Amino acid sequence: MPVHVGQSAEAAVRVERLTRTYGTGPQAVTALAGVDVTFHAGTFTAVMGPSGSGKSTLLQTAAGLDRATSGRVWVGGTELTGLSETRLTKLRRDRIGFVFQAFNLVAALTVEDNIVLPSRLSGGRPDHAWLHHVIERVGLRERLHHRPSALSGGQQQRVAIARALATRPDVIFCDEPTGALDTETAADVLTLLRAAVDEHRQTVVMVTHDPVAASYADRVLVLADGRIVRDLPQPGADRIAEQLASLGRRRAEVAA
Ligand SMILES: Nc1ncnc2c1ncn2[C@@H]1O[C@H](COP(=O)(O)OP(=O)(O)OP(=O)(O)O)[C@@H](O)[C@H]1O
Repeated sequence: MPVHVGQSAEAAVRVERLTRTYGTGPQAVTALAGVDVTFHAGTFTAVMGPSGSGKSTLLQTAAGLDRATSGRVWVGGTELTGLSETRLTKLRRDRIGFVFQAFNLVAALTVEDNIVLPSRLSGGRPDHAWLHHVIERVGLRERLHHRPSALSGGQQQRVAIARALATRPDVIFCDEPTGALDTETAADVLTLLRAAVDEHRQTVVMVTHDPVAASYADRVLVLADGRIVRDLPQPGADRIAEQLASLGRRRAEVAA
């Protein structure tokens, strides 16, 4: 199959006919209603959509934090379906990084220990040259011996990004990474994620409600009712906002 210039054929993550239902019987909620998508290596994708449309569920199932009800998930060449918990945990530690809105740092550990924690848990030797690069890149050299509580929100999120980058994961999943940050600090964090893609060919998949944050991505997926309803290559913030508004109008018409 021909590969277009600038388009990688390598799938970092792929999901096929993915469904996730919470609960059973009349109370059952369908969070994902059959999603097919490939996230190519070295690309940055934003996942958007109304509240409850399934964004976090897609992220969690694609990252192996949650099991799909049906369908298949691959991270690189490894299929997650059917993997034991032990192998799934190892795959997450070795190949995947996570960044969450609430930072999720360990309060009792210093910045440095937070950053190296996943490498220690993987049992591998930390790559000191790489860690040095990551710490410089996120601008935390002066803060390594502080505890997270002594840092601003933006600095804490930079620690979380350094921690996600430390093991050199193939894929970084981010759930509202800028949700708790002011505009300027959010821009710093998004620039770091963009650099992970451009400089190190990592793959970023980021859930966000913010069209400006999404405009840092190469591609914007819009979910509604557990399905992908838009797949937009490199839209600007205005086009993203327009698409979300038109989707909102259509849903209001259907509901009326
Ligand atoms: N653990 C759970 N138990 C039951 N229902 C759940 C659970 N997690 C999510 N849901 C439901 O699944 C649907 C999708 O939730 P999800 O969190 O993926 O949406 P989202 O698009 O990320 O929403 P938001 O933008 O508000 O974070 C929602 O209806 C939600 O209430």
